[in-house]
Amino acid sequence: MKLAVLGAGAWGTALAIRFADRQSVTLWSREVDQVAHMQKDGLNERYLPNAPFPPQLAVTHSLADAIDGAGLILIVTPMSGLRGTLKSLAELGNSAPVLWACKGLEAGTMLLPHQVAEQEMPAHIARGMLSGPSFAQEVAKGLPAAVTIAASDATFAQQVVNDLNTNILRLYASDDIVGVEIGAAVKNVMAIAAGVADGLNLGLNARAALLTRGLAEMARFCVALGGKPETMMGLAGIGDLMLTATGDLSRNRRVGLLLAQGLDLDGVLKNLGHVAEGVPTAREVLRQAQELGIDMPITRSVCQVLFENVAVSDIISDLMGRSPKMEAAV
Ligand SMILES: NC(=O)C1=CN([C@@H]2O[C@H](COP(=O)(O)OP(=O)(O)OC[C@H]3O[C@@H](n4cnc5c(N)ncnc54)[C@H](O)[C@@H]3O)[C@@H](O)[C@H]2O)C=CC1
Ligand SMILES: O=C(CO)COP(=O)(O)O
Repeated sequence: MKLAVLGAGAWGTALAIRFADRQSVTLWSREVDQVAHMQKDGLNERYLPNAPFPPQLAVTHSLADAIDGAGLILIVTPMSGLRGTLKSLAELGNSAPVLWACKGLEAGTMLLPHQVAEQEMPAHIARGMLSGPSFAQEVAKGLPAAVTIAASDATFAQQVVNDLNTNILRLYASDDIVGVEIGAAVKNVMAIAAGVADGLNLGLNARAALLTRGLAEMARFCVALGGKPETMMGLAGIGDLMLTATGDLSRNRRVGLLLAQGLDLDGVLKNLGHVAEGVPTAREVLRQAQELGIDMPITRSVCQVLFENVAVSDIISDLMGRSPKMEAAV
């Protein structure tokens, strides 16, 4: 089966390299110069240096060429590019199944990726999400990882698993697309919070407490939006939360670490050079939580630091100073 990977950032490039172990893969980027460099160098110097392309990996700037004959399309743009990419696929008359790996809620609409897809894709095309604990650099190196393929149509999810599973990248199927997308989106907000806590040297106890209560926020949000609470116990929930909040390869965690050093948000984002989905997603999660009447104190604190110039030290005393209550995991 030919696979088209749309979006040549760190993650799209890593997935294209990995899946080329077993399939013929075409990697698409909207950036003409970047495509020329990748074709000349045989690697993606800008977004994923030190990861040479295998021979089965082609690179193109033409979306039509990328999807021509593809049995499966994988969208790996940032969340901000998902709608536009789906529109372009519809304009080209695409009928191949689509998976996305974008982690977040759409800025301005609060929509999850599958809700954006409902608006932009013909109803008959199979679709789902790939998510879970997976740093691009490690996957590109061929280190072992496990991720989830989620689709409302469990048969489609299982089919993708059968087609793409390898001994290096192990795939699990799930029918809880809402839960998987919420885990993917909210864990990035929690990773920013963990970066702040670690940047302030609050200690390992504080980080464990923060992540446990962060997981409770993720579960509460998930249940309120119709997802399954047990999904938060899986790869796309606690698995990705653990990785992103504690692993120094995470861009979202780095946002928190840099904020704790006193950089403002603009400075932080310039310093990263990659997307940090937790930043726009934090605002959308908080807005949605307020509409649903759900208490998400850690998300609220992250928003205050990101968008309201509240000092990082103040949010810690705010969080610790709330009235005591019964511990609830959801
Ligand atoms: N890097 C990682 O380890 C992982 C990333 N992800 C998710 O994958 C998505 C992409 O992340 P990365 O590749 O790491 O980002 P990145 O910051 O490394 O690269 C972003 C890429 O997307 C392209 N892009 C930006 N806007 C676009 C648009 N509107 N249309 C088409 N292309 C566009 C940029 O040109 C660039 O090539 C994010 O949602 C991220 O949360 C998920 C799992 C792992
Ligand atoms: O989603 C990721 C790992 O699963 C990558 O996280 P960052 O975007 O924070 O680097």
